[in-house]
Amino acid sequence: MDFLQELGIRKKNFGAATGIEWTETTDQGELNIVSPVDGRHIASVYLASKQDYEKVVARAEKAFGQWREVPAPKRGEVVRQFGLQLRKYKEALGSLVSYEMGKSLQEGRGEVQEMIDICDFAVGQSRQLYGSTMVSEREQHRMYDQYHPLGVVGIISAFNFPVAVWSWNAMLAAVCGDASLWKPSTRVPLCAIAVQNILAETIRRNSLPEGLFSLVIGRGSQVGEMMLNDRRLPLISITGSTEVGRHGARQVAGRFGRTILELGGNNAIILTPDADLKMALPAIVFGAVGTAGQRCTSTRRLIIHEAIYARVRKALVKAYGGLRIGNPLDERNHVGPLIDTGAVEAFQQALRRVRQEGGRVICGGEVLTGKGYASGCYVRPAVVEAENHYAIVQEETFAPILYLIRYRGEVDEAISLHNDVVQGLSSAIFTENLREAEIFLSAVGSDCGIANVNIGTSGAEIGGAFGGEKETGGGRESGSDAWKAYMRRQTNTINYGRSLPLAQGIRFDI
Ligand SMILES: NC(=O)c1ccc[n+]([C@@H]2O[C@H](COP(=O)([O-])OP(=O)(O)OC[C@H]3O[C@@H](n4cnc5c(N)ncnc54)[C@H](O)[C@@H]3O)[C@@H](O)[C@H]2O)c1
Repeated sequence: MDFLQELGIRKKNFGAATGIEWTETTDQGELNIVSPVDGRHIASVYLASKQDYEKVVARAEKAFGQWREVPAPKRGEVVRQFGLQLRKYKEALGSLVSYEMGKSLQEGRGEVQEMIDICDFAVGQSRQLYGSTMVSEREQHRMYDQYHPLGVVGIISAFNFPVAVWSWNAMLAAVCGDASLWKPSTRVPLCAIAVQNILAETIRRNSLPEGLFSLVIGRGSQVGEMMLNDRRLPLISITGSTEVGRHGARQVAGRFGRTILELGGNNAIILTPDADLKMALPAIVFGAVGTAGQRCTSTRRLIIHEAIYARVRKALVKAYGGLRIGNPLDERNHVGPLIDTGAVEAFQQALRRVRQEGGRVICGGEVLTGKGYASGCYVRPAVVEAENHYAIVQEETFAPILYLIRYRGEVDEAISLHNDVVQGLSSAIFTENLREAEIFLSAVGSDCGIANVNIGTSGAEIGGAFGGEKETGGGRESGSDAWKAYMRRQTNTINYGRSLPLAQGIRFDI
């Protein structure tokens, strides 16, 4: 495991950093990080204390005070250099993502590539923090809006994207003039420590203030709660389950803070009779089994027209039969492990529930044992015939279960099944029929934040705004104008005349 050394991961690691400096608390207990790949202990991490948290936030506030005055293109230059560092460590960090979280090495590398891409994007953005100029109704007045840095941004991230989600937030926050404070998932803290170590060289070379990029490793119920209730953090970006997001949104709203919520999905692909099945099949299988079904954009429901149902079902069973399940660092394997044995239990429980509701598991569903599966986290992805209204189908089970759902009439019927869930993240239709595609994308079509034609649900480019509607939370991150969430908007009106006309023509003579 040379990559551990290359990334500065020790046997025991401290859990809080303000940049280059780490706090050395050891009395709060430690997290023992075990790889889902082989069940081996990788390293441990000391949990941060309340005092550590206080120290980090105080440094972050101070750093923000300095950083907001640095011209945005110069802030972009720092992000550019960090992107170069990431390129150097892509292979090592991609391997750690794969080993600590369990996704395939390809996807681990892909995640680091996503970090590099958002750095490049943020560099460009640093010269484009535009406001608008409006015409004033009053003579000799000028009106415009501008965007100012916001403060210290709290980033709470999920286990399944241990590094990319932080960069989507932190790199945009940095060019916007904000400091950031990251609480990663306690299931994948080593990836966060590695990122902090990679950052160190850029921090050193540019003499950046301590506190600009901070890390606090602790439980959601402790460090997470402190962040939610901390008025010094004007924005909290939460990526995680709808349950955590619902709670977080309430807490932060209670102090009139802002949130970006990136929560659970229940994503579907519609296959109409006009679908090109050669294209659709790999998109469906990758979407359903990639990252072992643990992406927020994983394909969970397949809504198939009855005219092609039997053909699709048969092709899927065949494709699933050929899936290679095993060590994700071996590039020949398609599917790695689930994150832990709790996730395996949730997978089995979901299959029990769907059977009770009348569903039929047509392939997969087993927990794998024996050589190569010692961690107990490997399962065979399942395909299940089900109906959309089943309670279990309405939920997000974070595991590789694909529900096949049949529709009979026009595309409207498929869309109404598609939208009939509480989540609204990613969606797709496969069709060669222009009418069907346009209806799917129209105001009466998909109600999700992401809607694709002839592309699966899983995997997005950083250039677009990423996020979803309904119980997915409504947040947007990454590309397009998502940067605006990290800044405060101010409307300015300047009177360059010699009189004081009031708006709406109101007269007030003294
Ligand atoms: N929409 C998206 O962009 C997106 C992306 C990735 C993952 N997700 C979702 O994340 C979930 C899987 O990730 P997970 O199992 O790590 O999610 P989770 O909700 O268990 O944890 C997410 C984060 O919240 C923290 N947390 C837990 N309790 C908290 C509290 N009381 N206060 C503050 N923070 C708290 C956790 O420590 C972790 O860092 C899935 O539902 C998935 O769909 C969504």
